[in-house]
Amino acid sequence: MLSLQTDHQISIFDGLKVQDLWAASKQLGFPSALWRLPHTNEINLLISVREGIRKCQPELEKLSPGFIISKFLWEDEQEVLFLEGDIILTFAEGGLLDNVRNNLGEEHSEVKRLVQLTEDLALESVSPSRNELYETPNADSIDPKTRFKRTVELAVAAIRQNQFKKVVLSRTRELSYSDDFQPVKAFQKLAKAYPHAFVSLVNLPEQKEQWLGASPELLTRQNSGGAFTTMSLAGTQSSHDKSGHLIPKYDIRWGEKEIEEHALVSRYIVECFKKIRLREYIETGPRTVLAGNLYHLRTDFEVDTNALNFPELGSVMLKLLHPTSAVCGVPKIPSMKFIAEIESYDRSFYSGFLGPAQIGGNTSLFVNLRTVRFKDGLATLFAGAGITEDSVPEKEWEETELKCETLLQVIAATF
Ligand SMILES: C=C(O[C@@H]1C=C(C(=O)O)C=C[C@H]1O)C(=O)O
Repeated sequence: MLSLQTDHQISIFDGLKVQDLWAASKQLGFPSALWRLPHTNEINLLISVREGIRKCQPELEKLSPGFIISKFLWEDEQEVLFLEGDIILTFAEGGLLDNVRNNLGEEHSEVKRLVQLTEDLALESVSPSRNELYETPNADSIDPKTRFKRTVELAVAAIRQNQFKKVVLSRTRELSYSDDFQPVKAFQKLAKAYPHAFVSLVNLPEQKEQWLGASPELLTRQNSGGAFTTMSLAGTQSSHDKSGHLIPKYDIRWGEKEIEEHALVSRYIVECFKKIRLREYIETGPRTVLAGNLYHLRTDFEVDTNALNFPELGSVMLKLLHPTSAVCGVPKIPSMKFIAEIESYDRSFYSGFLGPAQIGGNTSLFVNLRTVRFKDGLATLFAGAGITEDSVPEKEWEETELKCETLLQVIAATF
């Protein structure tokens, strides 16, 4: 449960639907974010009633309530995008408005404009749209599978030459969508299908992009009770057998490659704690966890920041952790350089981080994985896989296919 700051009184937002509010915010050019935290039913909608998005240092404990989103390429002293939480609405399961935090007041002209447009759009949206995605022809001279497998071969060769131990290589898959495609509907389907994931939709008007995702990976969480949490998530296999049945967790066996790949990420996190001489963490795992159509190996790390009198641990660890070796590699610098040279596109917000900051005293940032960017009629899915010395290119390709399927299985279906 989210801790709520205000009791719900009668408000001008009563009766408004998430999809109409989303459409109105988008039309007005207001940055906005919609999210559902893992293992909760509440849907949160944040609307920044202003043009443009603030940039800030992620000094998490000093922030006002808002939503953070950062690109993969983010270094220590750089700023991240911060969507100011002017209006934060919480909806219970079934879409009923549960809580309103409106910093601007109901008389604010932009708030009134937002509500008016939402009501107008609600009257217009009578015919349910068909949410469909279509394959686009491959414009490249070389097919994506051959290209990706080639990059894996090059990575394995670089590892054998001791350039680095592990690198996470990614690829994109592009689909087109029609004008009436509603990412909010896709968000709602994802939220239902993946209770364990952080499901989010972010509208970035300046970039003219919307990012939808169902991330299984927490980067940092600091809650109002002082608990800091992070996790190592690496090692992947399909959760379903060839006939489409869910394989029970106790039947899952992990190979040496996955165990080593996972251990590299856990070791990386422990090294980050060591850098700040922090020994008082509790490590649990590795365990097998379900993430949609996949199983992963996961180890959790927890620290009581109150006991250590270390309230800024979340900010300190964010800078040390990102990008973890679950999305970049070991060691960080040469693997990052390899990614920049070999991947033929900009990762942008994929494998960056995002999440609500200082809402009810809690900040939860997730790695932006299992994600799709909607821009100019093109839906771009991003998926990566950890490459080690023992990687088999065909298997790594299949892993990225399965990762794309996590979203496609749910959102590509006709409504
Ligand atoms: C890179 C991705 O996922 C990451 C890589 C994993 C792996 O290599 O086994 C598993 C989980 C994530 O940490 C992705 O989903 O794109």
